[in-house]
Amino acid sequence: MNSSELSNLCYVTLVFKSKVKKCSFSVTYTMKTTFGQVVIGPPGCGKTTYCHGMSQFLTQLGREVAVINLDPANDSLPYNCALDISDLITLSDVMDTLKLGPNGGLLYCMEYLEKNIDWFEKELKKLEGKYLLFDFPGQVELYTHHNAVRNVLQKLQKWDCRLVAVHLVDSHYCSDSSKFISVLLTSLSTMLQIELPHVNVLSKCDLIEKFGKLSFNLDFYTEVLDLHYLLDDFKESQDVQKYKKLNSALIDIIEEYSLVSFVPLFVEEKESMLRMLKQVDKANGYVFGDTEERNIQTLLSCAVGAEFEYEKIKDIREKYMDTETACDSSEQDIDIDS
Ligand SMILES: Nc1nc2c(ncn2[C@@H]2O[C@H](COP(=O)(O)OP(=O)(O)OP(=O)(O)O)[C@@H](O)[C@H]2O)c(=O)[nH]1
Repeated sequence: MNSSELSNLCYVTLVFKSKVKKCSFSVTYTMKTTFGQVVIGPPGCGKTTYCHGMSQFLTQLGREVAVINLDPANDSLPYNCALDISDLITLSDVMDTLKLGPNGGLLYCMEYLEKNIDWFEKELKKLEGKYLLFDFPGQVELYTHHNAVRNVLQKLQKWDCRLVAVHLVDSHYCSDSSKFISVLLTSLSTMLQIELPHVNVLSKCDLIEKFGKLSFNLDFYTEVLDLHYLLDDFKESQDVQKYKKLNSALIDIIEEYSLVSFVPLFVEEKESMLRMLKQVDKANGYVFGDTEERNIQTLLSCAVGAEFEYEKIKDIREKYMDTETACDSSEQDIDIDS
């Protein structure tokens, strides 16, 4: 860094500090404030693996972590479980006793948890002061329109839990435009239903091109750019072509809300997990707390979103995608009206 860059940085830092003072920007949390992540997403998207990886990562960073399993169908857990819904109810018991299928059984279990919220509160009190990771079940309807999960999360917030929803979806859906539109819709409905700060994640990015090459650059999918380009990708499939107008209307809804974007993630890669953690810490407010020594750079990047967009996708793009023939989405020669 040369001297002029250094003086610029000092200036920015000073301005930031004075603004912080003027605006009383720092947030004071009470002793009991707990931070955490609510890990949700469709079946098999990698929630349990993420909780395991994130708990190890946070532990290495010196945070005291407790992983809470709220999936009553999870029978073999890779992480040390601090609190397990199976102590309250199990899916197999519900299915046997009430003669329900797995979907209905899971909905029943979540409603049962909601009804027994006192048990949950009592158990959570034992984990006071720890950073919480909640491993939820994978039934999509629990997050798009069923109310039990939302009500449980609202209770958690009343107990001063600062939460962020980490919504995982398999990244390989990007290679099929119609499926990507479904992913966008699911993510949007979940954001609207769950009403928590949200980080949407494209999981298993090491497998992103497993089922075919992406038609656009990765940033097209992570930043959710002009979605009408996706319609042109339908050309080859007549079935999907039939529903082009419907898809066009759905795309309009997603664009009008302008809420969905994604962070690409590969749990086994430290840089990827660190970038993920930065997003999560901003979203649940951990970065503004005084639980951990932080530097002014973290606060600055949080305030101005200083990380370059390319930084977020660089590693995944270079390591796991065929970049030889990839082209810039803005340079695609696509006639949207055709
Ligand atoms: N290649 C790769 N595989 C992954 C990754 N994350 C998870 N997996 C695999 O994906 C499969 C499903 O992962 P889980 O963590 O069980 O997914 P889940 O969302 O908890 O699944 P349900 O509890 O059934 O909803 C497992 O075989 C994992 O090993 C990843 O980043 N890369």
